[in-house]
Amino acid sequence: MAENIIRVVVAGPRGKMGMEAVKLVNETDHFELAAAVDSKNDGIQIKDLEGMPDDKAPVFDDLEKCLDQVEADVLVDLTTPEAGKKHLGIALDHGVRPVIGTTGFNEEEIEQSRKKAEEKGIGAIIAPNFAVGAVLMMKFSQMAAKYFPDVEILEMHHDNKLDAPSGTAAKTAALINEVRTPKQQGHPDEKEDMEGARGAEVNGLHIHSVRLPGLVAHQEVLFGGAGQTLTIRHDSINRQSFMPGVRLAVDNVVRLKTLVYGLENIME
Ligand SMILES: NC(=O)C1=CN([C@@H]2O[C@H](COP(=O)(O)OP(=O)(O)OC[C@H]3O[C@@H](n4cnc5c(N)ncnc54)[C@H](OP(=O)(O)O)[C@@H]3O)[C@@H](O)[C@H]2O)C=CC1
Ligand SMILES: O=C(O)C1=N[C@H](C(=O)O)C[C@H](O)C1
Repeated sequence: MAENIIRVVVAGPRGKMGMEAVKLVNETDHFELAAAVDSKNDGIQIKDLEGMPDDKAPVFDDLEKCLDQVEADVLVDLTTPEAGKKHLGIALDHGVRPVIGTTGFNEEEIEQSRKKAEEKGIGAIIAPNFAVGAVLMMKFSQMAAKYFPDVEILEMHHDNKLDAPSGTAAKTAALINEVRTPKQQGHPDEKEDMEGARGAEVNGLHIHSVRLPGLVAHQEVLFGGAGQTLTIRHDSINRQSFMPGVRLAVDNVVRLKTLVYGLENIME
């Protein structure tokens, strides 16, 4: 790695998150945009894409091709669940540290990639949510679940989202289930008169997904106890909310030697 400068490849630069990430890299003194990977453009420069900063970094239509030609330290992936999974493997194979914001990974995929990162001796971060407030919401929910084992998760997103439930909801459920006394939520004899009415289920914990125009990224974790309820809620009202977390992840992934799942593991 060039001393102090972190060379970053951004995959998905025309997307809502990718655009912000390109700006972040461009505006951060010790980051350098090594290249971008965009499925629809090849052989141009980043400045040729609409709304992009005046930066000469090359654009490739394929990550493998990009990493064969460009020296890079970190890949920031903000694409689709399908492309993100592929890109995670390609980056690790090339010894480039992945920071994956793309959601939709299951436990087995995360474990396999952790093994690969450790074999390569490099860091990798999968962050279901880069917003610091969302990470706190997840941690607070984990704290509350020790005292309130009755809990359901309601996640609400814009209607262009491809995966459900959200990565944040899946991660919240995993954190809660680390401490919660196992419990099947709801009445033991309950039945759905309409399929899906009770949402998805992870170890008895239910997750409900809402998709509507006008929303960005929102989650409520609802706890119930005798005579009281507790609601822990986080709202991202724009994509800038995620950028301090992206910066933190890029700065940290270069010192790691394993895969870290969740920003809470690198926040002080
Ligand atoms: N971890 C976090 O904090 C956050 C994560 N996300 C996640 O990030 C991802 C992107 O979100 P968002 O920006 O809203 O989505 P968008 O749909 O706005 O952007 C996705 C971009 O990825 C591009 N893309 C798709 N396939 C490839 C590929 N193979 N190579 C390069 N680019 C590709 C798309 O271009 P085209 O379709 O033209 O190919 C598109 O420009 C999602 O998985 C979302 O869940 C979102 C917000 C926060
Ligand atoms: O697709 C999105 O927009 C988001 N995806 C992530 C998720 O699935 O949790 C993070 C955030 O909620 C926005």
